[in-house]
Amino acid sequence: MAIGFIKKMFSFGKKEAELVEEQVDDRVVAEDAEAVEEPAAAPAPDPTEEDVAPAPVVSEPEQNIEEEPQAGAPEAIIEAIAPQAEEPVAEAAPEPQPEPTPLPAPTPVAPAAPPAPAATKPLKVQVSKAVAVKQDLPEPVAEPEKKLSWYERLRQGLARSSSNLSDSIGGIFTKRKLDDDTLQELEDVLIQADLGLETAMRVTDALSASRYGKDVSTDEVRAIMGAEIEKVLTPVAKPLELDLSHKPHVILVVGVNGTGKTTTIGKLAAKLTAGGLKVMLAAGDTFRAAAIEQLHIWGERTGSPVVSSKLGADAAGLAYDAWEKAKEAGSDVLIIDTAGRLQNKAELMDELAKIVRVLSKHDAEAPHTVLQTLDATTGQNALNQVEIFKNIAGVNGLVMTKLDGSARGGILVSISAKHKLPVYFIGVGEGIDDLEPFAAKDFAKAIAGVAS
Ligand SMILES: Nc1nc2c(ncn2[C@@H]2O[C@H](COP(=O)(O)OP(=O)(O)OP(=O)(O)O)[C@@H](O)[C@H]2O)c(=O)[nH]1
Repeated sequence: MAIGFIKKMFSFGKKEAELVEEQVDDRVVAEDAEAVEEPAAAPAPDPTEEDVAPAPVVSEPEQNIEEEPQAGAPEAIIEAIAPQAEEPVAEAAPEPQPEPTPLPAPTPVAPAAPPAPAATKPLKVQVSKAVAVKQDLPEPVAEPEKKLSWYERLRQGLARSSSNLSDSIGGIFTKRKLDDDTLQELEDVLIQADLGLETAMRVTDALSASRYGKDVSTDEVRAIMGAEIEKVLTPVAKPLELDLSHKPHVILVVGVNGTGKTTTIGKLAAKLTAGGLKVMLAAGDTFRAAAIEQLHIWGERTGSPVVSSKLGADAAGLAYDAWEKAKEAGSDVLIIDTAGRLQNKAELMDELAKIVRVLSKHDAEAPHTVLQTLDATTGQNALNQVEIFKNIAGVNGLVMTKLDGSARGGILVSISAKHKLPVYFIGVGEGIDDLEPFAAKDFAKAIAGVAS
């Protein structure tokens, strides 16, 4: 269906999200067990005719997820993309529209966007950047020490790798002109920094084109490196778009153990609920009790009901049932957590493929978004992780986490050059707000150690 889109901004309640976070921080996990539990109506038939999963339960958070965003809250993290006024959905799609997919009511703030007719509810939303807290909001009380901005954390996280890189580059060019030997040494250094052969050659080619036979300073090399890295990353720095004509839009989150899947789900759910979407979470990591508990805590913090089952239950069966629960509840988005698995464990990867297969029985295009989390402290192994998860689970977007730590990060450049998968977000901390849209220029500068 060829539909042009216009963008419409919605305000959201970050302040509200902070309040929720405070309430929940005081809560202990045990209280989670007291959450209202709605037993499954009947055990769902196992779609794959394999092990029958115990009936999952939906734990409703205590918080009302449809609360109005508070006035004076910072502006949108969600852009709704509605069909263009001059091309209404009704004309573009002659068949009767089943359920429209309204975004629950945050305040539209984009003056440029003409109001969409009632029949043209947003079909896509873009999950983008949270803007800074407005000036007139009171200063947060009792904040012990000033939290670094996400960009400062990113730079700090990548500081060690970028300064190692600078030292190596400095070592090559001290009192030497740019010639074939220095170019080869530079290429080796860039490859060791995980940037990959393709990008390393881009840098050396660009440098050689303008400086061959001349003296070169480390700053010049860093500037060219930053510019070339940015060129590789710009095509993959895309905002996450959710197609809400699928209700629920299913997001499956996959990756190696400990790469930040559950935490990223929590942060993403916070963005979506704050933007007015109805989100349901599914605890598809049925291996670890702690993972199920952790997801329940994120459910409470973000006002999202959580579908979970017994430890050891069949994860594909749970995903299948969770889709039904989300459908019944009218959720806009269902986010499914999965157990961490090493990409070389065939049996576990088969289980992931089964989750994908089973979801497609409900909706041929589900899961619509398959996000893979990558730990920024990982080196070359991450290339292989993406290769295999992409083949088996159909990964169509990446999130790089832990960029606030002692990150390497260079591998994301290699992955982008090779796989060209969109990179939607970066994780820069463990907090609910520490998920930032991926910005190619900022990342390139931080890796190259170019002053901002
Ligand atoms: N510093 C930092 N820590 C993070 C970030 N994202 C996740 N973590 C931490 O990394 C650890 C693992 O995160 P999880 O979300 O449990 O990872 P997971 O992939 O769900 O783990 P498994 O279920 O064991 O596979 C936790 O301690 C998180 O708080 C991040 O962006 N920055």
